[in-house]
Amino acid sequence: MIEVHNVHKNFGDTPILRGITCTFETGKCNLVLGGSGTGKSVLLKCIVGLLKPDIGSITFDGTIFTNNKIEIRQEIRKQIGMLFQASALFDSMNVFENVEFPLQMLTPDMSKEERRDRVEFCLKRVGLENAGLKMPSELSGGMKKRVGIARAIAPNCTYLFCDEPNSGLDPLTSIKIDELIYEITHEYGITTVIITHDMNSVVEIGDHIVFLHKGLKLWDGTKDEILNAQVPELKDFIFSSSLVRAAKKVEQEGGTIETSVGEPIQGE
Ligand SMILES: Nc1ncnc2c1ncn2[C@@H]1O[C@H](COP(=O)(O)OP(=O)(O)OP(=O)(O)O)[C@@H](O)[C@H]1O
Repeated sequence: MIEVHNVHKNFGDTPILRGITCTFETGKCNLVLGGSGTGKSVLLKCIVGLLKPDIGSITFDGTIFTNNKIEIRQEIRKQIGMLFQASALFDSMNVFENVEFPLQMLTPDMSKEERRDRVEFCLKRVGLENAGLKMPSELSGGMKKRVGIARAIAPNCTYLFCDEPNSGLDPLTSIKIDELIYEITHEYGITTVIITHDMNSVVEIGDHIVFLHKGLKLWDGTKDEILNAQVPELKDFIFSSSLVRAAKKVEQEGGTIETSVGEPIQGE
């Protein structure tokens, strides 16, 4: 479990995070939800140590991260996998090498054969077992995200942070990437934190949701609770989603929406 306690962050005189306290549960998809500029990315950067909170603390499974000794912070960092918004693959490396890279950095004692087995396992897990020799320029957006996920989990991460994993993807591919993150989180008991403003993700994979508004946490709960939340700012956010409005209209008219998500992975 990751515990965020009373985190404040200013840039100059501008308060961005104004006392955030929340928890991210083990083995769950924890979503940080909110509109643009509400401080979601700044919170994520504070948690992973890219920014230092002005006040407050972050604890990973009982070990304090903020202001702790460098060795302890490094030990925690080694357990963190990151999936970046634009996937951030190394263009000069093929898919296999991209996934192998963190293993070379973080587990130098691993033999070449062990590394190869681990990379092959991770590529298979994300449905890209035949793509190891492809270059990033040859991949679709969805495939790049899959490589990003394989790279993040390759060193057996305990914590997985995903910054808007659906950005730039069509709705069907977004659902498949969400499903993959959800399955991996539950399969390996990872504490996953996903930054999003996508209501689709909320209803698909939101085990635990933290809603931010103007640097404050206004609500947290599950995907089953969110539609009945009585927080005006959250209601405005939810019902600004055209998908939610359309679903509500169909429901009011007595209809149902049927969906079928296919599984073409390699060509997505
Ligand atoms: N390094 C920085 N220096 C100054 N201001 C910053 C910095 N990083 C972020 N900000 C400001 O902090 C505020 C929150 O930014 P943040 O990126 O966390 O928003 P967000 O909720 O992730 O939004 P989005 O969904 O649009 O990415 C914004 O006003 C942004 O301009």
